[in-house]
Amino acid sequence: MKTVLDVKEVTKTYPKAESPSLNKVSFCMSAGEFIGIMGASGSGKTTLLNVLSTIDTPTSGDILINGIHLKDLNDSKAADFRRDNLGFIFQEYFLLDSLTILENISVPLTIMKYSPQRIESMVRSLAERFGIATQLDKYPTELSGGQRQRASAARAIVKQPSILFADEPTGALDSNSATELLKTLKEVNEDLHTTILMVTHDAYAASFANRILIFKDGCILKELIKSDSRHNFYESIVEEISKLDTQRRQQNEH
Ligand SMILES: Nc1ncnc2c1ncn2[C@@H]1O[C@H](COP(=O)(O)OP(=O)(O)OP(=O)(O)O)[C@@H](O)[C@H]1O
Repeated sequence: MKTVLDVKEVTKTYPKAESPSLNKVSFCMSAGEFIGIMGASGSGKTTLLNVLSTIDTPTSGDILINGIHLKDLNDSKAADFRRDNLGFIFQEYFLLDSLTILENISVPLTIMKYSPQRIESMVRSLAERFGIATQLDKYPTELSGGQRQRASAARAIVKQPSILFADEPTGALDSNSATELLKTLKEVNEDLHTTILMVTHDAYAASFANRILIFKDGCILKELIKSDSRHNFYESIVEEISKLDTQRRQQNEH
């Protein structure tokens, strides 16, 4: 399988910080993988996402996406690279309220100068998959939070990014909407081979991934690989996270 992301000994130390927020982190991601990034608050998840997505630069180490060294990109090239290769879903939806849902999802393809017919057919087919096909002529404020988040995910996926970065995508959703979104992300991962890297605190959300990297103090503490059912994977994630919580509590008591 083709390597999409290659992270080599990446360290990030913020100015004036006493210790690094990422400490020699290395891992690879193959095309079509779905990785979950977990870890307690302050373990370095956001810092990792920022350096992987060219929003920030590491202090040392190398990051390659599709063989391209991110350190070779200046600010303007990095912006073009993000636009052309990366997709983002955040806890907030960031839809444009003055555009319809169809227009919102179309934005990346309009920028890429696709023909209107092609744009409409790509958007409609993805909207179908995300269960928002009947909402395309509405404005974001007319949709529920779950529908807005699905529209936001469709907008990120429609341009077929090399990697989709999802930062707590279910954080603001009720449990039904979260499940709907996660199921669709999994489907997109399996059917369209979208490569997904998702940061989450939630073991249930993480169980939709195939591999979990658990961070502690800026390092990868543990890797969990899904071997059978999602339910069993969920149980092992919960077990691992509880173990870490217990250790942390014990350390704090001493
Ligand atoms: N801009 C910054 N300047 C200095 N220190 C920072 C900055 N951003 C993060 N840190 C520090 O880096 C460490 C890792 O932070 P980071 O936000 O990456 O963790 P996180 O795992 O995403 O936490 P959370 O789950 O709370 O979002 C923390 O100790 C944090 O205080």
